[in-house]
Amino acid sequence: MFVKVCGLSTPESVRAAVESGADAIGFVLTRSPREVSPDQVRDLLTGIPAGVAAVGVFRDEAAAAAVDIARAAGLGWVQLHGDRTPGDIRAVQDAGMKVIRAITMSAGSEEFGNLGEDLLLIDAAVPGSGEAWDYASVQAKGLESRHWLLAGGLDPDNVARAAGEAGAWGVDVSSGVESSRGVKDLARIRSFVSAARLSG
Ligand SMILES: O=C(O)c1ccccc1NCC(=O)[C@H](O)[C@H](O)COP(=O)(O)O
Repeated sequence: MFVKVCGLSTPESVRAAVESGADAIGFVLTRSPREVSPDQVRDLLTGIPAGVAAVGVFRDEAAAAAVDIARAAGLGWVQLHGDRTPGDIRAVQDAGMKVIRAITMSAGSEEFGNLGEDLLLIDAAVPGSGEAWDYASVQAKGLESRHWLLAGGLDPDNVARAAGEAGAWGVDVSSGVESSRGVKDLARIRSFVSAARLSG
């Protein structure tokens, strides 16, 4: 099970995620209570092993702008929320970065298609809201052969059941490992990664 912990903003939370075995860590570089600057991200990445995917999260920024900001932050991955085209995905990949394309469960069937992204993320209606949804309903979307992440309302107590119901390849969390909006809880980060790992 691939595990991503998102919305990190302190060295302690980055260390907790990496030391507990997260495959990917995410930094919100768009308007949000979790927003960090490219300079902050550069500092937070100091000493992070090369095998950990470091992801910049963007909502409606143009792909080219996301690439510029991610490059300034020293990131190798870009997560794009909002309406995206195959050209957007290619623009990021041509810049030497990998792409997570984020959609919501209510997206149209064409958005569930493969636009060339490295990973697809299927989220709640409002990203980063901690809102749960009917995870089993994604089984109808024909994603069995795809590399995709389940997100939205996951936490250490429900991640194993949710990933099983959805048949998820990987999981992503932010709100469920916080003590209050934007404040990560280190023990919950460790519990989440360990529960997700045990589930598959
Ligand atoms: O976290 C935010 O505030 C945010 C703002 C704008 C776009 C994306 C954002 N977050 C994305 C994520 O953190 C995850 O991909 C995912 O949505 C986490 O959801 P949850 O665990 O329900 O907080």
